[in-house]
Amino acid sequence: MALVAGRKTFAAGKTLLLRAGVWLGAEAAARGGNGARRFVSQRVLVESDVTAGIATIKFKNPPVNSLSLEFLTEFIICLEKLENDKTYRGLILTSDCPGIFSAGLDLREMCGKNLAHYAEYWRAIQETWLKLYLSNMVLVAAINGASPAGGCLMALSSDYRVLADNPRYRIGLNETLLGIVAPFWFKDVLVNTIGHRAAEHALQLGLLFQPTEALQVGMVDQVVPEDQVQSTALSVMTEWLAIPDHARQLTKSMMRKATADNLIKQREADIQNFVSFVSRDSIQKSLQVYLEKLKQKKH
Ligand SMILES: CCCCCCCCCC/C=C/CC(=O)SCCNC(=O)CCNC(=O)[C@H](O)C(C)(C)COP(=O)(O)OP(=O)(O)OC[C@H]1O[C@@H](n2cnc3c(N)ncnc32)[C@H](O)[C@@H]1OP(=O)(O)O
Repeated sequence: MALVAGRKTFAAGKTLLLRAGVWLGAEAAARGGNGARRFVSQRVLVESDVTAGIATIKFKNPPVNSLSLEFLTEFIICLEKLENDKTYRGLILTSDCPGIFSAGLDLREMCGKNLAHYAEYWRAIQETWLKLYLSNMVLVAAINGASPAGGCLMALSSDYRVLADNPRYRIGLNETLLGIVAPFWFKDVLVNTIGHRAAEHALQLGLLFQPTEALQVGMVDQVVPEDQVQSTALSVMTEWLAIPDHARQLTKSMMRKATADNLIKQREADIQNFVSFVSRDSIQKSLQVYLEKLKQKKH
């Protein structure tokens, strides 16, 4: 297995250093005789069925699949590889961590770091979202665990969402509960999904929905028994892949371009907003208190 260290070029001419060893030999990955391939990286597992043209990305950043900078770096690379490989027409997003889809942004990346770090982190968050939201592939989220905040955004950026029927698996944009504000593009994606009034209600109160509520409000498309999440995602994918790619892709782009462009045209300002917001003393204090509460929950 090869170890590769390199540089990942992001939009606006910026670069994110790909830390040595985070991407472990995808090309050297096992290739079965039945068309199944498996890419191996440390925090992102990619399984693929070449014959069907479907890849599955499993988040593997225990304990809670937080979106750390290292995770995002690997994730973006995996997405790019799949996007550029015309073998793949569909991508299922799911988790390898039992009971957690993703805990959202890694709060440790937003606490006690310097301004340059906050800027680098936010650029990676933006990049991840743009790549997901504008993907040419069909994206189905197989949500097999809790999915707050940034985890919810990843699901909302897919084309279809299947959620496991477990009351512990709550999903929503809960930023206000942390004393922070969901950025405008998180809000735009939520509005596009559940409508303005429901989004306003959910965002102000930082609502985390149980599966039946999430289905009712339109945040997810299907709720199924936990052991049927993957098979349901796969059959939804088959349905979507029956549509000619060019027609579906153009339609997706027509529906999503304005929302993505809204961020693209003000990326730098959005980064500056994030940096100045998150570095305020009051915000740092809120985030630290929240992290402390999470830690103490166990004791
Ligand atoms: C007007 C100006 C506007 C400018 C724009 C500003 C924009 C700023 C907004 C930025 C947007 C942020 C979006 C986000 O995603 S913020 C993150 C929100 N995430 C959460 O609230 C989730 C918190 N976590 C949980 O609720 C639970 O952990 C869980 C996911 C439900 C899992 O519960 P479980 O009981 O299984 O696990 P624990 O709670 O015991 O956690 C295990 C350990 O993991 C640590 N942890 C949990 N979540 C995070 C996280 N998001 N980041 C970092 N670390 C996390 C937790 O502390 C435990 O650690 P320990 O083992 O060391 O105790």
